[in-house]
Amino acid sequence: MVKAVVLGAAGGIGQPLSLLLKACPLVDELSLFDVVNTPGVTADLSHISSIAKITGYLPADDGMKKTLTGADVVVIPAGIPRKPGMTRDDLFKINAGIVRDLVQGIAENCPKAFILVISNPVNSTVPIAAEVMKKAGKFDPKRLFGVTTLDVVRAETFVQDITGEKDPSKTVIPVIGGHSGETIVPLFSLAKPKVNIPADKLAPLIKRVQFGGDEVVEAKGGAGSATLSMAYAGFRFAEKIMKAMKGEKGIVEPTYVYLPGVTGGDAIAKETGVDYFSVPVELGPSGAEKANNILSELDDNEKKLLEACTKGLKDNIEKGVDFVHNPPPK
Ligand SMILES: NC(=O)c1ccc[n+]([C@@H]2O[C@H](COP(=O)([O-])OP(=O)(O)OC[C@H]3O[C@@H](n4cnc5c(N)ncnc54)[C@H](O)[C@@H]3O)[C@@H](O)[C@H]2O)c1
Ligand SMILES: O=C(O)C[C@H](O)C(=O)O
Repeated sequence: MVKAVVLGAAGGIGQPLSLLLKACPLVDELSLFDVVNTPGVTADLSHISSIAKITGYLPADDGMKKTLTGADVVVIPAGIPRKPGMTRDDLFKINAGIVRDLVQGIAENCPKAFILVISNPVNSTVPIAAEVMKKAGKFDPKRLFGVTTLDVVRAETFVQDITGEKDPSKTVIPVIGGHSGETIVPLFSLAKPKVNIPADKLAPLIKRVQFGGDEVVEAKGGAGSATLSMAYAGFRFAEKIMKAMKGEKGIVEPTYVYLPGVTGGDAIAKETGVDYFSVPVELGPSGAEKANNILSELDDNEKKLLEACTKGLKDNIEKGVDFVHNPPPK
């Protein structure tokens, strides 16, 4: 039996993500939570003739507790999205508190659930989630994931313009680091199968992956950021987590984790100088079972990208950790 939960389920990501989870045969029960419109979204999805039994709650009448009790997988796309001209860090002021309070709910009601954080800035919201769980004495680093799958999906898609591969998902491209601008490091040199990218096309390709989010924010002209591609990516990652939970072997996916708490992560933390980092992680029934250290395989250009990445990440991580221990006055 798998109970999946979406926190922020009535939003631009929340709705299509909930649809994909409702239609997924791996989900036995789906519970939705949002501060607005959850009853409507739940009623709508409840007419779909799939296996998952669905419930949905607003905060009133212990709604969060009812949503989270018994949850195995909790996906969090709650929070405000960017508008043109904003950075993801500009979202911190509002989203940090939202993520902190939702994760507190997880600590109280389903501390063993796998937590998948989508809310931006991911580089900081994942450390916030970890500190909240630590404070509650419930932190299991193997069960906390920053969802960076959209960067992987973008790398697969954009490289297709160059390779002409008909099915973009057939090319596996690791993307490491964090989830914003220069902290996103796509590793095209490690693509499997190998891809040949002409020298003049590589830099623009890397930049497009790093700033793919801006492309959507600009195109939406103030109406938000990526929602549909994110729902696809979030579902893809959640599905892998559920398959791994059920014992499927050989599932490896880049995700932003607390390195010192994952086997193999210590060496990566030492090498990069950061405790939170996205690397290909082997997933299993207990969650993040092994962080794969591929840093020695990077080419010279990717090593330079990595330097810029870790510089930016350090501040983002500290900001998240500090927020939980020294919250700003209300
Ligand atoms: N990780 C990624 O790759 C990635 C990709 C795209 C977007 N995002 C981020 O995801 C977040 C959501 O984006 P969106 O486009 O769905 O935004 P949205 O505004 O459309 O939806 C957010 C939803 O969260 C709800 N919400 C707000 N506070 C809440 C709370 N305390 N409890 C429960 N629900 C709450 C809102 O009511 C709303 O329905 C943003 O922070 C965005 O930057 C991350
Ligand atoms: O760009 C954003 O703000 C949303 C998201 O992080 C993305 O990469 O699309």
